Amino acid sequence: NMQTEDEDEASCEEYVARSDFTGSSTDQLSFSRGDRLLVHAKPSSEWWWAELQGVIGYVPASYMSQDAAGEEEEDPSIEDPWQDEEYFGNYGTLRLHLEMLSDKSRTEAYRQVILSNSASLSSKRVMDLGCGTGIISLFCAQLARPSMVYAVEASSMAEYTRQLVKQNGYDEVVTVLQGRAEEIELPEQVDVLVSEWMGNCLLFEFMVESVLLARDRWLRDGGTIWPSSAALTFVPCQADSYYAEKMAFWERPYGLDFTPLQPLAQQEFFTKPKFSHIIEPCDCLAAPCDVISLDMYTLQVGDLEEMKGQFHFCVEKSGVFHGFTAWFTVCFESLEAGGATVELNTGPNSGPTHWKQTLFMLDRPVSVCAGDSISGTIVLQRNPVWRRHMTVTLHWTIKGSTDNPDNSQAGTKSFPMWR
Ligand SMILES: NC(=[NH2+])NCCC[C@H]1O[C@@H](n2cnc3c(N)ncnc32)[C@H](O)[C@@H]1O
Repeated sequence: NMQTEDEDEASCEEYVARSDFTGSSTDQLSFSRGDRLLVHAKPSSEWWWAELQGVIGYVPASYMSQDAAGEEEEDPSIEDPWQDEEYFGNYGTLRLHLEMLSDKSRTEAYRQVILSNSASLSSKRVMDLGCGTGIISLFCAQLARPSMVYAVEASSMAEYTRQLVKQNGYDEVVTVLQGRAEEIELPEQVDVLVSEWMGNCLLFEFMVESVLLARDRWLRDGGTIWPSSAALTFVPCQADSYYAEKMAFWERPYGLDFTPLQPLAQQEFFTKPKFSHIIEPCDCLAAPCDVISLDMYTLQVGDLEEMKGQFHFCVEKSGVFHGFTAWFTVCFESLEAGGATVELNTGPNSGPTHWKQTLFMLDRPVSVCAGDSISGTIVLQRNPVWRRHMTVTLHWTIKGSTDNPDNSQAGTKSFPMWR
């Protein structure tokens, strides 16, 4: 039921954009921080239907704030842009620590790092940033003879970590400090800075920023940082079951045609990346490619605002290109020159981890043939307002192999993680 112009105006609400936004498809509006938008409808909690200077389109609801009198608690300048209350609140409970400790690939990789460097760790000073239950610090005390391990933990778990250190008889070696690594004071610099900071898609949560700040402040010149390097890996993939479950489902449920719901399904299920996706090696359509590589000795906090990478894939087998899957690998260089590097690879050809992989679904799948190429760029744009979040923008071009050159098409899509 179309409302008349003035009624429509009446039911609209004016919002102010909290930061810049670049629409990633024709039906999304682009706007700048401070723009006043007229919101006509709120079809979902994530995307609203709004107007700016006569143009109408979808806008991300998380970027909309009411003017001064509006919902203050939503306003990041009031609410903490790091959402630390929620973040450290979560880490104050056992759920996440149990998940991480139960992840054998992850935890045994760190144990292997300590074990293979145990001789070199003698008399060294170590900082364990974001120690959680203290597992890495306890490995240091159990498997090596460091002079001191400073186990830093901001959440309320720290008081239990202190008990675990005492319970295992390591309170002479491990000192637990409760507080944010950016704010605590160590009595001295350290020789080794170790942390398990990797989030989904490597960077989500942006705990890496805390590691870089601690590196610059507490790691002595010539000290070692673990992990020493990190790489984000991408691969074009099939995702038949996910596509069937979320999109094909609407073709003929119970003998009925529900396809008018497919645009909604695309918006609701394929707009954000799918965390905790498990990709089978056979779903990979090409050889994976490292799109972003980080050197933890030279990486700067400013570099985290926008990271770019390129990819060029040669399709190895014909199939349906549903999207891209991402995972990461981190490396731990040896304390002794020429010593063996330990690697933690969270990809489909390595042991399963609690990170699993991350799936980025295209709006529409594309059939591809062996010999086709998929080239393009990836941009990780850190959210200017919500500092633990980012947006992943992909641009790709598919070129048919020589025997079907006409199959050439380009696409682009931005995936918020999460705001
Ligand atoms: N790999 C991850 N994605 N998360 C696993 C490590 C996260 C642990 O580090 C703690 N933590 C995170 N950031 C900080 C910080 N800046 N200072 C102290 N502890 C922290 C957090 O409370 C949790 O116990």
